[in-house]
Amino acid sequence: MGGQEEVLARLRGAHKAYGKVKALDGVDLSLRGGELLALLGPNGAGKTTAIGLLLGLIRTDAGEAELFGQDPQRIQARRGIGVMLQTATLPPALRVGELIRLTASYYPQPRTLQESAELAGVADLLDRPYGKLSGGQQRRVQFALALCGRPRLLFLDEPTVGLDIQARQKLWAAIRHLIAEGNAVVLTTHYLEEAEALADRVCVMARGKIISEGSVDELRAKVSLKRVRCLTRIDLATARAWPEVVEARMDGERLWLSSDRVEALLRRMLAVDAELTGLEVQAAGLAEAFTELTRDADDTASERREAA
Ligand SMILES: Nc1ncnc2c1ncn2[C@@H]1O[C@H](COP(=O)(O)OP(=O)(O)OP(=O)(O)O)[C@@H](O)[C@H]1O
Repeated sequence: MGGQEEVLARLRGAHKAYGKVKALDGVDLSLRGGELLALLGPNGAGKTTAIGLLLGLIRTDAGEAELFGQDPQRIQARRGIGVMLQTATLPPALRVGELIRLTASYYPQPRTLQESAELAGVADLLDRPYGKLSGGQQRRVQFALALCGRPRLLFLDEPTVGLDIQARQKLWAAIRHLIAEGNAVVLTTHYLEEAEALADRVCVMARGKIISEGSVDELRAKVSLKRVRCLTRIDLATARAWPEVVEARMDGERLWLSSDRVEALLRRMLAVDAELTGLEVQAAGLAEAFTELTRDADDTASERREAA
């Protein structure tokens, strides 16, 4: 990302409270053409609230939300977006083709029915009533509805929940195609491998704030954890008790450890079992980075509460 692309959507110092709950507590976020931003965070972190503000579904208490430089509640701004939310209520009796045609008719320059159907992998479902489809098929139809208007910006809230592996891969490929066309995508997901596979930029949210932002590699680099795997006679309980070990489990026959002091751990392992084989040491994945970052945010929040 050169950072030269136009900002399509932005939150500036956005605050939103529900009673005493600070759903968003001063969030700055901007999204440019051609990028995929993954919004990650534990349940209740504020992801849906942030998306709701950008979609104009709710209003900020303080700060600003902008869509294409306009108020997100303006209809012109909304014509540039496509949305796939976690729950969708669509008329069950309408056929898939009718649903796509109807949705496309709200947009100034929609894709053809065939193009939308092929991108979303629903070309063989066009004559079927929506209500008779399986959960995964309905999810793909919702994706077709999100992209059929040729939106410059797509909001996909947990898009691959309930999809089988093949359908998920197909949807990932379609998302990559949309990005390559110069569109932007905001994706929320609890599948970290999805963010790892697709995202240019990841924002990790916790307790209404963005606690970390950067590329997948930058986030991984922020945490000191490394993964170690090997075949060894060291047993799980012994490894788990070592101070260098953050997490220990068995991965089939192999011992799997994560550690924040990997050199010390390796010295200890070799001292106990000089015969160990198949040793692998890797940087932490996004999953471990995410766990560590959100745990740090929780620790800081409870330290602040204790100090108050
Ligand atoms: N309409 C509402 N009324 C009251 N509280 C709300 C409302 N919407 C959100 N909240 C609260 O605001 C906080 C942030 O919620 P939000 O739905 O944005 O989180 P999230 O990160 O999307 O979570 P999840 O991963 O579970 O979807 C939560 O504590 C939630 O209970």
